[in-house]
Amino acid sequence: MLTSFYKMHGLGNDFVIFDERTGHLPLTPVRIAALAHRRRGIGCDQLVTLRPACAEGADVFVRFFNPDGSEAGACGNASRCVADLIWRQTGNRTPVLQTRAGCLPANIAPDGLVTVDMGEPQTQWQQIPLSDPLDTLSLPLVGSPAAVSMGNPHATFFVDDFSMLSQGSALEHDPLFPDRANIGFALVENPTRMRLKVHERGAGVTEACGSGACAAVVNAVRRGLVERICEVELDGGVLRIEWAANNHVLMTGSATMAFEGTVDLAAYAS
Ligand SMILES: N[C@H](CCC[C@H](N)C(=O)O)C(=O)O
Repeated sequence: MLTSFYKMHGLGNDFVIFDERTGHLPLTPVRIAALAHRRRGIGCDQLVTLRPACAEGADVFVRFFNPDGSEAGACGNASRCVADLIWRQTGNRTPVLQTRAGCLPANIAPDGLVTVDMGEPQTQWQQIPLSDPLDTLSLPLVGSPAAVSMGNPHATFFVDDFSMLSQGSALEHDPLFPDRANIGFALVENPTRMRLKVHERGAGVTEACGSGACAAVVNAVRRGLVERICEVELDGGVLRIEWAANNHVLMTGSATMAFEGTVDLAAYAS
């Protein structure tokens, strides 16, 4: 039996999206990893599932899974893609996405750009989480990164070049991060623009990372390096991030429908 899926991307950060709103699918961590495999599977940075929302006012419950089968509490680029998909299906330009990190209101503008309210950043060590009660503005690692959670853990290194990118995997698994972490390398160009590359937890280096961009701007503002509205240039394109006065972080960027397909899930390891 064939199962339909959507293939979408946000600035080249790509996703396979399964709609489980009419019935749950047998998506085990092993099968998720097999489906996400670039050669033996469909291939994606994250696999996303949609289920009926249970939160008041939400339109859909969204979960995000990395290619290693681990689950992420947040995924900014995929959230924009799901918001865009809901709009395509229903005409609703203001869908609300329920996620494990909370409900995220979205808005699809007439020009097609999607804004998602990614909620409030969490800056306490227990919320990241870290293994010890440390100052999250400057961690005791080479490069003194800042840490924040956007519903998923992020450490941001402020750099003059991207030579540290190769250390992403070791940093992801540093004992300081009991749940591992997404590792961002930010090069601040001026108070309203930065370049960013991210080694994603459970996925490796991606073309873009929405929650990573939110984390980088929050950490840069905390350090006094950028203003609260900042453009973030990733390999796959530019996101506009605003850490608003109400403490919510707004992320605006494109969402792209690449193709729809079908797959025989039984053909993949369970
Ligand atoms: N690509 C996603 C981030 C995935 C985060 C995931 N790697 C994790 O384990 O937290 C984004 O656009 O925010």
